[in-house]
Amino acid sequence: MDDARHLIEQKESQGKGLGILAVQNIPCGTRIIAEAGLLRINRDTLKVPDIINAFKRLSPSQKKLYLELHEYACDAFRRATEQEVNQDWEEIPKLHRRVLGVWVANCFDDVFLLGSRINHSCTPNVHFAYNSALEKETFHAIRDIRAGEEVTIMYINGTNRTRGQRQDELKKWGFQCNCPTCEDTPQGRKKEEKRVELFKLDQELAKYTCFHFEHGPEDSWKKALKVAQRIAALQKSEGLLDIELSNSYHDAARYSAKLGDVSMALLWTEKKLEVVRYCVGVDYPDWQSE
Ligand SMILES: C[S@@+](CC[C@H](N)C(=O)[O-])C[C@H]1O[C@@H](n2cnc3c(N)ncnc32)[C@H](O)[C@@H]1O
Repeated sequence: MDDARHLIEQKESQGKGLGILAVQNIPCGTRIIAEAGLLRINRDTLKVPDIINAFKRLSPSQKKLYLELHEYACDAFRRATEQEVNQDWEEIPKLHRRVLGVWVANCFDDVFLLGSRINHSCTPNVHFAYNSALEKETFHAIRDIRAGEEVTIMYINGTNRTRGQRQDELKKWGFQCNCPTCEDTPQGRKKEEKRVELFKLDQELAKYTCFHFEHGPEDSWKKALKVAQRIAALQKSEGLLDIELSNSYHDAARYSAKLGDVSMALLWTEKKLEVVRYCVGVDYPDWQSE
């Protein structure tokens, strides 16, 4: 077994259906799951019949397990499907609707019998990525996880987003997130203030990546470096230890290099590589180029 799934169990998670919980302490960087996807469809050219046909290719036992997964087809997905197949959702055969509903609720690059049982948090403790050398999706602990704690991933892209933006995207999965950052409590609101700041800083940094800035005065690079450092510090203090933290370190390294500060550029790069290492593992094929 090339993962550490003995450290987790599948269990009811209050208000979320099934979830994955740690049965023992899990150190940061542990590859908890390495799992091949069930359907193996090319997502770039994906069409509705591809999903149905991929399901048909499964063995009888795989089909049974697939159909036991959580099902949720949001309105937007139903409407898009109707348009594509030129048929009302209710007219689509019941089994096909179920196959599609399971696919859209569980697809993170692909559908996984174990990985797809992981629930969402806006401050996740696990990062998932496709490792093309292993031909498997890997799920790594991005901080130490205590025994009994729920294992979580982030369903949406981007930690540096406001509650409204996050909840909007999560509608696809049909639930309202109540994680510590989303909960309407004094602590939750405080955490949310930091997300709003991160969102604004992200927008500010985007200004610095345009052509004029790239060839602009040194003063702008100093400002950009300050913003990148602030983003990284906020992400770290808020427990946002995902691959996006490595991007912030990457930015800081880039601006330090532009300013001719080689030792700081190296330091930020080392920090970046540490994050990449615990998020995807050293056998990640693109690791060297990260
Ligand atoms: C990929 S499945 C996760 C596993 C699922 N809980 C199950 O029972 O199989 C996604 C579904 O889990 C539930 N879910 C995931 N994260 C949640 C959260 N933070 N709060 C409430 N429900 C959540 C939602 O119903 C969502 O559509």
